[in-house]
Amino acid sequence: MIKILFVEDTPHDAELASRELKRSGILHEYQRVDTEQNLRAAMEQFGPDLVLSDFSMPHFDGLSALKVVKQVQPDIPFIFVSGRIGEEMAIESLKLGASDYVIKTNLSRLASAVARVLEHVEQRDARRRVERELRELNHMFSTFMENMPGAAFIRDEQGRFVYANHALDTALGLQRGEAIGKRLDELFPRQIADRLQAGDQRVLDAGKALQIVELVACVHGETHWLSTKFPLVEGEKSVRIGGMAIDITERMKVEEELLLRNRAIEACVNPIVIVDVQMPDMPLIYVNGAFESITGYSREEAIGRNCRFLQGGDTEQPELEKLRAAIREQRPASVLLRNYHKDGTMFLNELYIAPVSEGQGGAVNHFVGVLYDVTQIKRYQEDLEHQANYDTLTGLANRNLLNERVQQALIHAQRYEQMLTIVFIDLDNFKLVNDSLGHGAGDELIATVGTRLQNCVRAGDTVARIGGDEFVLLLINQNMQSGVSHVMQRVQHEMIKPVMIRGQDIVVTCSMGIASYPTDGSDAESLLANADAAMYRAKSSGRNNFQFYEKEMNARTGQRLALEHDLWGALENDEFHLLYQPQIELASGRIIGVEALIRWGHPRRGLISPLDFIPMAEHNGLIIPIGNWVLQTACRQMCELLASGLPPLRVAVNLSARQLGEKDFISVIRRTLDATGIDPNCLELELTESMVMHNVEDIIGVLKALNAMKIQLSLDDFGTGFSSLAYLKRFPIDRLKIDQSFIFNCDSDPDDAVISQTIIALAHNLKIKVIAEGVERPEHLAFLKQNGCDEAQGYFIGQPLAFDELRSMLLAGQEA
Ligand SMILES: Nc1nc2c(ncn2[C@@H]2O[C@H](COP(=O)(O)O[C@H]3[C@@H](O)[C@H](n4cnc5c(=O)[nH]c(N)nc54)O[C@@H]3COP(=O)(O)O)[C@@H](O)[C@H]2O)c(=O)[nH]1
Repeated sequence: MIKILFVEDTPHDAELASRELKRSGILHEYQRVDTEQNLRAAMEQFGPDLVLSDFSMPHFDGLSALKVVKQVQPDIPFIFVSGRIGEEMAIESLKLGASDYVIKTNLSRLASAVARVLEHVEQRDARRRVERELRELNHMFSTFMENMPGAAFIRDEQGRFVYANHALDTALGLQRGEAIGKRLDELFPRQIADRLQAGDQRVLDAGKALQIVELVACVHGETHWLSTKFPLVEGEKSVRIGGMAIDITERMKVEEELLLRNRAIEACVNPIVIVDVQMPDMPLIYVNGAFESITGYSREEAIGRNCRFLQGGDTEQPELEKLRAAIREQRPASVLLRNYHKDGTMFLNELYIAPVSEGQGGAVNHFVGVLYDVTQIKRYQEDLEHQANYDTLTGLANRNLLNERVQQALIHAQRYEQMLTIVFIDLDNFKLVNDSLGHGAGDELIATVGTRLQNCVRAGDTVARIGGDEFVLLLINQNMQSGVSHVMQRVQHEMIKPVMIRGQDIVVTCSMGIASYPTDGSDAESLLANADAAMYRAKSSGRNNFQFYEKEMNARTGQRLALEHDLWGALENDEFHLLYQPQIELASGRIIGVEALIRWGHPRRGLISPLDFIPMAEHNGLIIPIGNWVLQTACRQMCELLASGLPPLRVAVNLSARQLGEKDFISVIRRTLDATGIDPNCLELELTESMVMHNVEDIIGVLKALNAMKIQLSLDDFGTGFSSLAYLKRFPIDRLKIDQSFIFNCDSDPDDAVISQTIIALAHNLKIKVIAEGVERPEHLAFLKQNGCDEAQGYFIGQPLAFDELRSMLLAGQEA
């Protein structure tokens, strides 16, 4: 229903017009006014859709009404319904905005005029509505484009900007709107412009939207942009490209960093795992490559499972509770776990875990774990600990552990008033085995002794090896001396059993010294020192026995140490001299040589036997300068004999194993020969069996060199060591010296007689001469002569003489 306002002074005419319209189906309501004032009021309050106005009225007129209506509401259609008004007036009214003119006498035209006018109004309103909507849409589009964070643009085929939003201008450092109309090559360096243009072309060719990552030169330098470009269709051909682009430089940097971190984690040599602690049963969500290679489990096998599968069935591990607590309390921790490879083998895993939270102070949702396979390191540590406390050869406690055990045992013994005993054990003649059969054989013997000692003590006692052939027993709570003696006898009994080494039965004995707490010392150091002193006493009183510590033994130890101290100055102080013991040819009784024997004339202690200082000198290395002195003195004095007019005399000089082992030994001998001028044939070097049977090939080389120099060689103490006859054959030996222990009873003990006879026969078979030492009685001499021995020496033949005595004796013999 429309609203019609009649500007009409005659109500009847208004009613007639209304009826006519109703008749034509135009539903309406109407009001009528006939003054300007009422017209304005009705325009305001009634709000008509159409005004039908008479032209001339008593108090108003149609043209004025038209002006008022157009002024108040210009869009309202206005139709004159009047008598004839003349052509001029009609044109004027149409100019002023009237829509139509209907003559009252022809009211039948009114309905069509109203319908046409209303239709025009409707079309106009529709157009205006569309325009308004377009305006609104345009406004929304530009608000959207101007406020979006990325750059938006439209370019034509030549790369000219048709549209560029605020963000694009800002990014390129342009004034607002400056890009419009400019080509890419006017805004970017050529290379970049070409690349952007090529991207545009790809979109045009594809005829669809594409996402392209492009490098763009912005005011902040070159940046990476992710552009979404699409063809804008105009008619059938795409001639424009729309695009939106966002700066992804930061994102790419972050992505690159993430990629780098990811690669670093993957490249890490340690297994790294990530666990989701918010999911049920906390499954693994990531494992790196090292995890796969070290555990043997692939990612597929590991991911989704709780880490506990690495423990296999070994789930009762003390450190596991520590691990659980750390996860519960969301804190870092490190634990040592026994884990298992896929093949079931165990590895020790030093696991470090740390919580990963969502941002700072956020909830912990993951744990990262780094695994270290420390199996080798732990084994190495255990080995080191073992080496620090145990002897590698025997597996027995070493000095370190022994000290610790003695300290502990002392604390216990003090608290419970118990006794404890230290037994110091030194093998007798071990050096002989070592030197004659080699270190390998010596090691075998030591290992056997270790096992035997272990079998002699009770559980709780300690057997330690503290040096080459030195052992210590720590006996706990042996309350009676008789009990200790019993253990000592057991040791002796075990020791004496032969040991089969390298095909030879070797019998080893030992000397033992015993010191007990509290009687012989109250601390570890004094107990060990006193047991050592007691062992020395056992050794010097015949070996293969044991001695309980007595107070005066310390004095002897002190003396021994003082003697060693003095030995260092003896050579410099010219305290040594040589004695010469004559050696005779048994067939003729002629003196054919002498043996040089060293003596130490100690300024306070008097004459000291080589038995008391040679072992000491061998131990501390002084034997080298002392041995050289003996060589030079003996050779020089033999030349002095020659100078006295005596015939050349052979001198036998004793060598020690250390001298023979010296690298420059041969040159020392050569220098001595050169310096003294002695005939090499007059120099005999005495070696012992034990010296030559060790390192045989090297020794043969040295002996051959000496032999080539025409020096004579004799094998001393023959029969006491472990000679191999096969080697003996290869040694360039001139003489075998039967040890005096066999000569001593050769006339009364059939065994010694047979040994001596055998040695003589053996030597002769090998075309070697034999000399017997220790000839003390005429029976000895008779026996040797009878059995074809070549030469002899001994107190019965001649005591060792000072050089002057020897010279006098020889000169006297020459005169006789
Ligand atoms: N490396 C060196 N060793 C040396 C040197 N001088 C001696 N020695 C060795 O010391 C050991 C003891 O020697 P010594 O006390 O001199 O005894 C020798 C003789 O005095 C002794 N002997 C001689 N005749 C008899 C005898 O009839 N009965 C008896 N009971 N003893 C006697 O024997 C020793 C000689 O032994 P040997 O050398 O085996 O021929 C001794 O081992 C010496 O070798 C030295 O300068 N360097």
